[in-house]
Order: sequence, then structure tokens, then C-alpha cells
Amino acid sequence: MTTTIASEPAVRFSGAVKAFGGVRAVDGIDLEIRRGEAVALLGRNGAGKSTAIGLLLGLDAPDAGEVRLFGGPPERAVRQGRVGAMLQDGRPVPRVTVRELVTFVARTYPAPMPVDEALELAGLTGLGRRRIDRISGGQAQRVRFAVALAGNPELLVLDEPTAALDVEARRAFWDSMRGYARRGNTVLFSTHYLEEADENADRIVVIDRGRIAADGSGERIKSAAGGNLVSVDLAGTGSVGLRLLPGVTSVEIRGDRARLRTSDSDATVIALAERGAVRGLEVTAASLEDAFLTLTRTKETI
Ligand SMILES: Nc1ncnc2c1ncn2[C@@H]1O[C@H](COP(=O)(O)OP(=O)(O)OP(=O)(O)O)[C@@H](O)[C@H]1O
Repeated sequence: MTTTIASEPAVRFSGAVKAFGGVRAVDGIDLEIRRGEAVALLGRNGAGKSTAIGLLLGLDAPDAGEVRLFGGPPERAVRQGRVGAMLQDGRPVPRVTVRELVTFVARTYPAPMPVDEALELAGLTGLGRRRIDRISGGQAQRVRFAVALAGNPELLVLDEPTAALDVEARRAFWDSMRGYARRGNTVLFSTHYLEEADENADRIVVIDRGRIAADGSGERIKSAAGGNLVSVDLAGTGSVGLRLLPGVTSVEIRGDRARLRTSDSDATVIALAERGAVRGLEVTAASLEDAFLTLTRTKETI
């Protein structure tokens, strides 16, 4: 029986904290994910993504704050088969076939997805009779996806689902994932791949040192990180005072070249021209990658 209200969000973190010894892996996260949204959790190694996912699935309890799924405790949603998960350390069981494994898992849920449907959605039609210890890495990832789908979940949680997949396998995987999302389901996935986040999520939540550093569409995150990049050769002019030029928000020196992030590239370029520093001048729009680096830049770097 489901006692949750349909208007409750799929996921809600309220001031969630989880520390390991002195490390606050999740350091006060507030986050709501509406039903039907596809959200990417983007962050560097050690940012806190897996810990947040562990809280979300009820594998760990928060030290402070609260995590709710569909308005109730995570354990309940998981027990009801409303949540499917693909975690980083899933290993295949040897000797069983793809279909046997998915069938076995489906039977543990109260209202599973028909096995053929899970296989089709995961792109495994035709591979049902293959032993899972005799398939490729990309196919094994698809099997894990089919296992996550077996309970017919409303929310799918994927921790770095495409790590170690080649470009083709990645593309196929995301096609499958989008097929599932199009049915009105909710998806949360973690990734280091900015392109993937931008291409496959409606919304990107950037996490850094256990906190949310930015939250919005790829476009919004790019503009939050701001502006353009101006690159110029320094030969003969030096790097002194670049940080003080109009519009400049950060400076990076690589060999003889300076890379200036600026909120006003026109003013920056004019000021560079005034100091005679125009050799090899280039102005480019900040990419999502740049935005991500800016948002998660540690204080030690410029
Ligand atoms: N069980 C644990 N015991 C001690 N420290 C932990 C534990 N799990 C995570 N941490 C620490 O918490 C921080 C966040 O780790 P977490 O695995 O959540 O990051 P992540 O963003 O998922 O990283 P990655 O992209 O490398 O998987 C790191 O500093 C990590 O070393």
C-alpha cells in the first residue's frame, strides 16, 4: 500500500549531512527532484556523489537532516520496488543467463516489469540466452541496467553508469535510459562527464566538497560561471596586473600564454590592447567544462 501523496517530489534532501571521521562527505544538502525529471549529479572524484546516493537509497542514514523518497523514508520506497539502482560495484553472477538473472531479480519485487520489456528497454533483446560471464563490458552494463529496471521502478538511480564504456556503448546506454525517462519516470545519475550531463539531463546539480555548488540547466550553469575566455600571448608584456583588468575574474598562466576569464570581454580586450598585449588574442565562450571547473575550483588554484 502506498500512503504517499502524489504531489510529493520523487526525492527530497533537507539539510542532509554525512561525515566519515573528519570528512563531511555530504555537508548540508537541500535538493528536490520532481517526478519525471532527469537530473545529473556532477562532481569531481570525492565530491560526495556516491555518499549522497547512498543516503538516497537508505544504504546509509544521515547524521543530520533528512532524505525522503516520494514523501516517505527511502527504505520504504526501495522495499516497494519504486526505486531501481545501478551502483558502481555491481559484479555479474557467473554462469546464469541474462534472462535468468533478470527473471530472478524481477520475482523479488511486488509489481515487476515483464522480463521481455526490461530486456528490450535495456537493449538486450536477442541476448537473453547468453551467459552473463560471457558478454562484453558494454553488454554487462546493460544487464545491470535491466536488473535496475526489473522492479518497474518510478525512480532510477545510476552511479556513474557509463564509467569504462566506449563512445558507442555510452551512446547506446543513454538511448536506453532516455527510453525509460520518456515513460514519465524520474532519473538521477552521477557522472564526471559534462557532455553526458548536458545531453542527458534536464537539470544539472554540481556538487563540490559535499555541497551543492550550482543547480540548473546546462545553459544556466554556463552563464552562472560566467562570460568568456580571453587568451593571449604574454611574450614581451608579462603577466603582472592581469587580474586587475576590467571584467577579469580569474587568470591562468600556461607557459607564455594567459587565459583570462572575464565577464566583459570587450573591456578586457581593450585593456589588453592598451598594454600592447594582443599577440595571439583569442576570445571564446566558456564551455560547460570551464563552467564546471570554475564552480568546483579549490581555493589553492588561481
Ligand atoms: N566509507 C567511507 N569511509 C571513509 N570516508 C569515505 C567513505 N565513503 C566516502 N568517503 C569520503 O567521503 C568523500 C566523498 O566520497 P564519495 O565517494 O561520496 O565521492 P564521489 O563524488 O562519489 O567520488 P567518485 O567520483 O570518486 O566516485 C571522499 O573524501 C571520500 O574519501
